[in-house]
Amino acid sequence: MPKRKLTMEDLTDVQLVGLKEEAEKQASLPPEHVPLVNRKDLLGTLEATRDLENEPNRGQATVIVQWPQKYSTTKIDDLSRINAADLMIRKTHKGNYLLCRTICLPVFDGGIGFLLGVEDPQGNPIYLKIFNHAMLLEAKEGEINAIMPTGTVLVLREPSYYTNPNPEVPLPYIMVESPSDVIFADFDNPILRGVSWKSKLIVYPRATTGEAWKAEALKDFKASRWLSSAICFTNSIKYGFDVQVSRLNRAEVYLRLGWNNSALHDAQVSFKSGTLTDDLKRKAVVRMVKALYAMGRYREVLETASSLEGDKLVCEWITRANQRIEEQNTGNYDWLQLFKDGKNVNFSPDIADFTGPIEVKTNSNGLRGTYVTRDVKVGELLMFHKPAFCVSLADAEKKKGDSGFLWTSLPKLRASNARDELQLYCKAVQCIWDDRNMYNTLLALYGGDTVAEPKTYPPPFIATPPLKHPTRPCVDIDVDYLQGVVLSNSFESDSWKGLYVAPSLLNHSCAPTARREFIGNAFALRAIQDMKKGEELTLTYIEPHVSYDERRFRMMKSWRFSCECIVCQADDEDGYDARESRRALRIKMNDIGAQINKARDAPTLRRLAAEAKTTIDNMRRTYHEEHSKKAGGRKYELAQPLRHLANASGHIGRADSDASFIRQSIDAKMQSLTVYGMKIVDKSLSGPLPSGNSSLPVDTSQVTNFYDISVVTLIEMAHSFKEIGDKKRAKRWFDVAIWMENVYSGGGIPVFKFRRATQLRMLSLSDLF
Ligand SMILES: C[S@@+](CC[C@H](N)C(=O)[O-])C[C@H]1O[C@@H](n2cnc3c(N)ncnc32)[C@H](O)[C@@H]1O
Repeated sequence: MPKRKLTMEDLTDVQLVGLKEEAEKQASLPPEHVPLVNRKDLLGTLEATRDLENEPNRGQATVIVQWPQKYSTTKIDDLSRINAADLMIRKTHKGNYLLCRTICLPVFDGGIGFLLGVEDPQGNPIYLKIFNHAMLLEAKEGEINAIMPTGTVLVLREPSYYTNPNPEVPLPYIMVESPSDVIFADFDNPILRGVSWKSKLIVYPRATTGEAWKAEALKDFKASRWLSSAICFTNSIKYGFDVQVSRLNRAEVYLRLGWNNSALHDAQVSFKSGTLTDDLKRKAVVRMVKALYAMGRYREVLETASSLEGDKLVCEWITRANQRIEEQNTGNYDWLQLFKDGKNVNFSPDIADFTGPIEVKTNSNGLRGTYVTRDVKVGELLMFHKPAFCVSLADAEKKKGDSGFLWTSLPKLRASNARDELQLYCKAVQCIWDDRNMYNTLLALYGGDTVAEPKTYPPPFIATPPLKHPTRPCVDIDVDYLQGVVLSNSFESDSWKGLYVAPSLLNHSCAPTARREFIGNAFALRAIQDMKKGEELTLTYIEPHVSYDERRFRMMKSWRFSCECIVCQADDEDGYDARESRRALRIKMNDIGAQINKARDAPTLRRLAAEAKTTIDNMRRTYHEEHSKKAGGRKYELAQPLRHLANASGHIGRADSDASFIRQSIDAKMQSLTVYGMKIVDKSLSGPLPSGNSSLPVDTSQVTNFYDISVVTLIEMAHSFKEIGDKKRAKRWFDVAIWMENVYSGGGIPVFKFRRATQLRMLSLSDLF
């Protein structure tokens, strides 16, 4: 950790610096024409890469995201056609499109792209790389060949042409970075009028009747190849075969793809066509209901379902929609059941999103964040949200490609670690494909320091028309921004990584006012202190018990800002040298702690306890006098050492049956809670309890940000008091544990019993309820 102010060099992955220089050198050169690509060379290069596809241990694939990633916003009707001979390297061909068709099957590049040989109508070959096309990257094994067989006609909007600086792969190539820049041109696309193809390419024979397309669609559906199935149903509709049934089937495929808006539209159109049998009509209603439910439009679920009130399946949807409406209005959930189900790592709760009294505002320093709109009590639920999109980390691991894959973002000069981040980006694209509102919402989130400022949040609602074609997203996708949003805003739990819209507007503080908790993949946020109207809701982006310098480094590297919270300010004022000695003492304490865990005999434990005490005293001296006052008592780095000391004292007390050591152990634990920021009003360890005072011995207007360890410590304290026969204090501190668990989870004693079952059983504390 450098002592001086952090610079970009400190934060940069060394390997990227050279790449950046090379990219900048290329960008400074003027565009130029280069010889056309030779067809044999191109196909040879692709075949060689294809051969690598199945090779295990192909080595680490480092994918360089260019600077900046481009996307076109010009309508195809306003672009004019160019051919291979018009292409210039180092140029984005503004105002132009390139019409081409594939001359081979796509090759997966092991990372974020597909490599292709294409030709223009003159028969001139071009090397094409399609990057970031989430829908292709998400396609099932083999599906990609069905979507892009040889002869697939593509229109590339405002293509960019590059040369590869690597002399071993000298072929120039077009690189498409945004999926909205590739248009799959169907047989009926007006752009193909009057176009003839010079070369005699043997193209993959495709179905030529609606019936055959429908058969293909059903085959794909059975194999869970959703995108391919949707394309085939679209063709069956275009050929006029069994149109309403194909549409109804496509609605089901769209539901699987999460394209609920288009699913709803298809089901509605087919329902209203008047050509469906009663059975198919029922299917249409169920699909409409499913789409509305998935979009959170619960009242419309009730309206739509009312047409089939007697139907058992529809009744279930009515019950579910009513439950969701109740949750949305009240914030009441069955917490015990949720926590029980949450034990399953793949749990994705069926809940309605709840948003408490909060608003998004920009403060006087220009920092946008989330604020409470009325006074709020500690423990109040402020958000309970499903992810807008997420990936299960186990699934991300399983995805195809190299194990050592790195998704390297040159503009941001940081390497993402990154199969899960790439997967999440793919989900983002899938999610916005059919939903302009979600796209606008993502554009209103922070996208990092290398892209434009975010748009105003929340964006005004606009209705999205249904998809014109499954391969064509409803918006022009700004990939650079979208990737920035995914990198800057995603939250990760033990088993999920996801993007949550409202939680993305929460800023960081090492002394936060709120705490998040994942229940399955749902994000719950509760106040951890009483708050006045207008106060900011903050949470910790990283575990803040690490040293100030480490926190500062991590925040800078990942989020590019310096935290100025009360803890950071106080730590900063301690000075670098004091913090360095603290760090050294903490390392020493870790060693002492490890010895305490191993020690069996009382003399050794006494020696270690004395050493721990001295070391902790020395650590205390590294904090300046005003530190406690400034940081509300928070000295996070002392907490673990104090627990080590508590352990040593507890072992001695038990070995020697000496209650005074047990009390010392309780005292150290109280101190460990205090340095986490908890305010203890009755620190007494013996004697009569303060008279007439039945309230809890802590300030109940706040809890620490360290949920698990705090509740565990309180239960241990209750147990220790019980050990020395002080049943009253045992009960009192046990009640603090129950109160605190309830603040964090909202589930009262049942959730406390469920979540603490193991500890309660081991310590036999059931008599304290
Ligand atoms: C998830 S966003 C939080 C919301 C963001 N402020 C916005 O306007 O959308 C994360 C980014 O917010 C900014 N941020 C968060 N906490 C901050 C803090 N304590 N001080 C300064 N900037 C902060 C940083 O730019 C960080 O990369």
